[in-house]
Amino acid sequence: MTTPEPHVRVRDLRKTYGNFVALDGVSFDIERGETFALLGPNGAGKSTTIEILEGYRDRSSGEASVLGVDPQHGGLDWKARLGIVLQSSGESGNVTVREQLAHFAGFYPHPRDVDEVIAAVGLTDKAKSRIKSLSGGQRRRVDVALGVVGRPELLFLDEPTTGFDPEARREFWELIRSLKREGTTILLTTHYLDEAAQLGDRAGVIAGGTLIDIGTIDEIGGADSRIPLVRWRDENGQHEERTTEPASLVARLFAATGGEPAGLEVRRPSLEDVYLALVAAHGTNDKTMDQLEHSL
Ligand SMILES: Nc1ncnc2c1ncn2[C@@H]1O[C@H](COP(=O)(O)OP(=O)(O)OP(=O)(O)O)[C@@H](O)[C@H]1O
Repeated sequence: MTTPEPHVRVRDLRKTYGNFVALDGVSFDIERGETFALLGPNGAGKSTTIEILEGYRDRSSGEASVLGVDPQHGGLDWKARLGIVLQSSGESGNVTVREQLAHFAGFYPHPRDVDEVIAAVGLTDKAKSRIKSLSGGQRRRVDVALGVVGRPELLFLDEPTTGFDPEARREFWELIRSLKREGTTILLTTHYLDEAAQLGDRAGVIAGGTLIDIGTIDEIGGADSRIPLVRWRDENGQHEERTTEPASLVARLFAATGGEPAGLEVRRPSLEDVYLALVAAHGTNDKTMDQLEHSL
């Protein structure tokens, strides 16, 4: 049996703007049906990568294949298989939410039901409202609806939940889970690490134009970075210990103090903790400053 070709394949991708190196040899695959989270600080190169894959930007060198096609040469048939939610949208029109979605749905061969999509993004009450009258978060939901209405095989989500209230973000996660269940491949960029942990099967961390780590959400940062931390206080002050067996340590502390130690806390590092340590260790800002000085 042959393994199906990945939906996204990137090899040694480079992008320069004048002297500035925005992407410096990035390689990764995204398998069919997988949700891949591309993480990284501001200016790391996430949008540049995603826009090259969407066919909106040309690469300087390297290889890229999206649904088996070089994005620099993707035609309308190829575009119709993609769903795109850009980082910032121009959706501020004079038409209603429903009109706009129905119009977009008409571009695709097998669109989703417009009213179901409106309900899935929580805009049923606003279906007949003009887009320009919506709040920022509601407009962002329209962007997401427009990205999924064409029933894409591959969905690009560039910071999709910026401006969403916490409840809307959770509703959005449910929508993405249902798309995942249907087999949609998803490339997500987000600064919300809990969002990446909730939705991502794998993640790549990009900093200063280089992929500094890649793996399943649990693998990012390596096993050592996930070792739990136990904190407590006693008459000698505050203590903390990292241990792979927090339950044994807590049991020992209970035995020694004859009850629960003061300020007892057992914390497993979150993806956000691990990510912040990774990016700090990489010293992204230094590299960016070096590049800036070089280009001045
Ligand atoms: N058209 C351009 N001309 C010059 N430099 C650019 C251009 N577009 C992007 N850059 C630079 O390339 C780098 C990567 O930008 P990119 O938008 O890909 O970052 P990002 O990871 O998406 O950041 P953010 O999280 O802020 O959206 C940045 O330093 C940015 O200033």
